[in-house]
Amino acid sequence: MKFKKDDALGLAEGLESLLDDPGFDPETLDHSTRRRLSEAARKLSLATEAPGDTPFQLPLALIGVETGLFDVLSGLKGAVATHAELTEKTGVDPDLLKRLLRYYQSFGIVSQPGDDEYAANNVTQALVSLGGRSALPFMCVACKLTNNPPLFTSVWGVLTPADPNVAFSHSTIAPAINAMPRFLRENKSATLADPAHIPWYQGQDTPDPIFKWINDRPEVLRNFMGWMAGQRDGLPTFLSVVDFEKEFASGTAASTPVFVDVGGSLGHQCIAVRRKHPDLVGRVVLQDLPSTIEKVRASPLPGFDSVEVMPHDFFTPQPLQGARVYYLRNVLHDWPDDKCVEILQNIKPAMTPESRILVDEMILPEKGAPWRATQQDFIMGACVAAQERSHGEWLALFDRAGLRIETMWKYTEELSDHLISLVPK
Ligand SMILES: C[S@@+](CC[C@H](N)C(=O)[O-])C[C@H]1O[C@@H](n2cnc3c(N)ncnc32)[C@H](O)[C@@H]1O
Repeated sequence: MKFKKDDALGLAEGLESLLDDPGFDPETLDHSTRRRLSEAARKLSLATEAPGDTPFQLPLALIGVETGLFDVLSGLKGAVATHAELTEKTGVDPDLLKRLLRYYQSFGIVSQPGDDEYAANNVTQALVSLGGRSALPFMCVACKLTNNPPLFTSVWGVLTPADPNVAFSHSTIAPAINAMPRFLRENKSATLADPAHIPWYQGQDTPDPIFKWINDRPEVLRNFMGWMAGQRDGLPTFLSVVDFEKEFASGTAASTPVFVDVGGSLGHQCIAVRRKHPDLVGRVVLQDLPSTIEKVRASPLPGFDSVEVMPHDFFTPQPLQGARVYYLRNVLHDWPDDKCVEILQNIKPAMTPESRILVDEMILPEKGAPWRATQQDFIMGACVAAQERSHGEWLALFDRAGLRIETMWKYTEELSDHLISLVPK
């Protein structure tokens, strides 16, 4: 049976109903049918990956980034290159390169249309994007700080470690996750909810909490900010379901703070708002810790010209009065409930009747939570004693902060992302 592009939805429904069928038992399939089904599903999964789905666990993928191989392939814009051409362009030893190319094609990281033909695919593109090249060192692998080829050229210019003795950018997340089984084995009553008592400290062998640790290491901060900006590439944002201008910005003046991105990192959401609503009247302001703001000032993302920056610690009172929107994306999931209440209560006194707090976070469904959300939940538990929250947990938290939900919009299935509009009770 031949399937065409237009049958894709039917194919997906067919696969889902097969998997839901209690009579379907892969154990009863003959070996070759079972392998063929498994391989087809793996290839389909790779072919349909969005950038953030890419299996970042692969240390070898970092070699493709650091040697410039993936940049070279991606620069071919769909054309193919031979092994000899890639050897010349990357300067990698030909025998090693051959083995690497063989490995990358086997994992679907590059395409190999012919015996001696290699090309970039969607996974290669994801790995050379800002999110991909930041995520590898941030999430998983200790990264060599090399300027040849330059990393982060799109945003940061050529990377120069502040300390010339620093040879590697520390991997941030993986050591904490790796420490989790041992931590739970040795701490039978631990719940990943006590900020003083989480695998982070054991995994990194540090007394410092994660944000201090990141901010003390300029090269890690770069990766963190790059990952924050790129982690949802290819996925919708809240702007796909909400007409921001109509909902929140009617009758604004040029002096009105219309969108304040609290803990907004590189300000990618500020830029997205400006791009989506070029006629938006009012101030769009990025707030974050001073070290982050310093980096943004030194090396702003394209499109940042109509965004203001303001260093602000969200554990202190909000200095911008009467903004239409105080926006917090993936900020509250970094903190335990007590701290979230503090963050929200620091905003409340600055609000006027027209102000809203917009919380942009996952809401975990009770049944069938998506894998990206549950993975993120354990990263939060291991590194910051925080968590992804269910609807009931969000309601209880907002109630403690003296806020109530006015409206809620769901905008992704993959992460169960929601935009939640809050007003004082
Ligand atoms: C998980 S990131 C989210 C970034 C961004 N909102 C996004 O969705 O991509 C959390 C952000 O909170 C910032 N942050 C941490 N502690 C802060 C504080 N006390 N005051 C202000 N920002 C803080 C971090 O620097 C980081 O940019």
